[in-house]
Amino acid sequence: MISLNGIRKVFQTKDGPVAAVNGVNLKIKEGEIYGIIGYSGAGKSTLIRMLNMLERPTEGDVEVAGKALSKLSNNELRKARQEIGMIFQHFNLLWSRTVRDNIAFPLEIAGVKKSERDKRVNELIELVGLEGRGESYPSQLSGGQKQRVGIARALANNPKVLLCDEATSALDPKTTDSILDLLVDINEKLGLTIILITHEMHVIRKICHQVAVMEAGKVVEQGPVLEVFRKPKENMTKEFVKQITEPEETTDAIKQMLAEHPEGQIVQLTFVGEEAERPLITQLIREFDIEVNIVQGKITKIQKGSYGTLFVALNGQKKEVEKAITFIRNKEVDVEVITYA
Ligand SMILES: Nc1ncnc2c1ncn2[C@@H]1O[C@H](COP(=O)(O)OP(=O)(O)OP(=O)(O)O)[C@@H](O)[C@H]1O
Repeated sequence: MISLNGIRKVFQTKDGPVAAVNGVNLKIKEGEIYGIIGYSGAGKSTLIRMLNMLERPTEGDVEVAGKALSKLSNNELRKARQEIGMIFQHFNLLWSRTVRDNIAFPLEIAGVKKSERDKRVNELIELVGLEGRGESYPSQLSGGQKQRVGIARALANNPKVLLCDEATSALDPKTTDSILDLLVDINEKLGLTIILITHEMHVIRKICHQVAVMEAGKVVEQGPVLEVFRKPKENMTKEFVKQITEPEETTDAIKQMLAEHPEGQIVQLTFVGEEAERPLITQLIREFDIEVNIVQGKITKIQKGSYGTLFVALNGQKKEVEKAITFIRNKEVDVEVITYA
């Protein structure tokens, strides 16, 4: 559905050229929710803006729904853009227009007749859950409602692709979740392909099927969310995964335990599906002469499935602890021995 080949974007600034995106290749399948995560300045906004040519690449090809966007004339591009909706962090609504008129705006531009427009706006208002708010102005709406208007407007011309530029970053956690639920709902109902950029792992965890991690203009890691969460390879990815699996209190608790039991080991166990149900800890205590203390445990639900992480302290004689770790490894549970300098 979407492919990016060798994309670069270089901005000329007074301090010299800046390569905001520096050689990105991505393939996104139809119907996928694809998340791109990275810190500020990684190049996410520039990348997503190249998917509808709001920004033209300096090098490389962008193909969306079978069309090579970088090769289209301005006229052809206007048409192709109707297949690509976009929503923004600060909603970008027209403040002097009502909800209905904001949603109708792209239909007016596309030359849709008034009677058809009204019908379509009613459908969209229902789809995004804004019944009864059609005559309100944006200033009378909550942040979540404003983003619902943004989503309805983006979907007005039945696009195949929805681009979300930090769409929930200005919202509180509860509203964020309700907007993310709405995105999943329209992905499933309409088969829409969704590409979102974010700096929050929670957004990736909750709704994405695939994730790409960006750092300094490049994609440093990508894959299905479960795989990337279970076995992050790059340091940047590990940092993002920690946002979810390892809250700050855990790090503090681990440091304290290591100080109290210098002879022991702290290990992080990661289980998926059935593995999570095996009585591993009971077996450890029965079969080895060690003490097992649970530091923190958590089950993380992701869009397709869930996985568990458990931090345990193993205390006992070095040899016995090592034997226990080998035993866990043989159980096909991912084990990482934690050491903090
Ligand atoms: N129009 C521009 N002119 C010059 N430099 C730019 C321009 N747009 C972006 N950049 C630079 O390109 C790099 C990537 O910026 P970009 O906004 O794409 O990153 P980001 O990951 O989306 O971060 P943020 O979330 O802070 O926007 C930054 O160093 C930024 O300063």
